[in-house]
Amino acid sequence: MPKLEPHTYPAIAFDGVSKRYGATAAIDAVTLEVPHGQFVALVGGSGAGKTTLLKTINALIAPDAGVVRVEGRPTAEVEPPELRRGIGYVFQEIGLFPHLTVARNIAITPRLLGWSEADIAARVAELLDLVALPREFAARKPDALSGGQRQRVGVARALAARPKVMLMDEPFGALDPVTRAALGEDYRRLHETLNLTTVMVTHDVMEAALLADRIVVMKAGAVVADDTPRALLAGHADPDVAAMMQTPRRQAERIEALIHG
Ligand SMILES: Nc1ncnc2c1ncn2[C@@H]1O[C@H](COP(=O)(O)OP(=O)(O)OP(=O)(O)O)[C@@H](O)[C@H]1O
Repeated sequence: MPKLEPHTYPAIAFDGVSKRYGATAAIDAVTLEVPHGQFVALVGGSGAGKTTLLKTINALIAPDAGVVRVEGRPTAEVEPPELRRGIGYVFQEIGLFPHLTVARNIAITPRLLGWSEADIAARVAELLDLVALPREFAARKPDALSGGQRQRVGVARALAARPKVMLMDEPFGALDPVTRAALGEDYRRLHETLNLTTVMVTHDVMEAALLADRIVVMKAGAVVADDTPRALLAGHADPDVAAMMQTPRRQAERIEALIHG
C-alpha cells in the first residue's frame, strides 16, 4: 500500500459564512470543515439554505460574509474556471445538451481544456465504464436514454476532469425508488474508489442515512445538527431534527415487522 500523504487542509472549510437575500438569511454564519474522503449529506426542510451553501463551494454564489476554502484556498481568491475544474457538480435537471451526443456531453470540460481527440475518446470510454453504461451509448443523444441513464451521464461528465470534490444537488431526486437506490449505491462506490470528497443535498433522510458518513442538518440557514447517521438516528435535542430522523427509523421498523411479524 502506498503511504498516503497527510492532508494539510480540509477538502472544504466554511468559516462564518453568511448569505442574505433581503430579509432572508439563506445562510447564517455557517462554520464547518469537511475532511478529505468524507461523504456528507446536507439535509433540511425546503428553503433551509442547502443549495445556497452548496453553491458557495464552487463560487456559483458569493457569500456576503465569511470565507469558503477548498484545499485551504479561499474560493474568492481563485479564478472561478480554475476552481470549478477541480469540483464536479451534479444536479437534478442535469442539463445535458440535447443536440450533443453522450460522448460530446461528457467531454465538454476535457475539450475546453484542449485535450487531444484520442485522449478525449479514451476518457469517455473509461467514464462510461465507471458509471456502468455501455460504451455504445457514447453515440446516442440524451433523449434516447432513461432518466437514470441520463443521471449516470451527468455523473460521468462531472468526473471528466478528475475532480477530487463532488457537489451533488438532489442528483437522483427525479428517479423512481429502485433506480435511485441503485444509482446511490453505485455512486457511493465511485466515491470510495476515486477517493472523492462528496457533499450531497437531499430531501431524503433515508438516502442520507444509507449513503453518507455524516449528516449536516440545516434550518433557516444555520446548521442545527451535524453527526454520523447512527448518532442522529439515536435521537437529537432539536425536536425538528429528532422528528426528521424518526421517519426513516419508523419506516425501517415497519418493514422489519412486515417481513418477520
Ligand atoms: N436568488 C435568490 N433570491 C432571493 N432569495 C433566494 C434566492 N436564492 C435562494 N433564496 C432564498 O434563500 C433561502 C434558501 O434557499 P435554498 O435554495 O438554499 O434552500 P434549500 O434548502 O436548498 O431549499 P429546497 O430544499 O427547497 O431546494 C430560501 O428562503 C430562498 O427563498
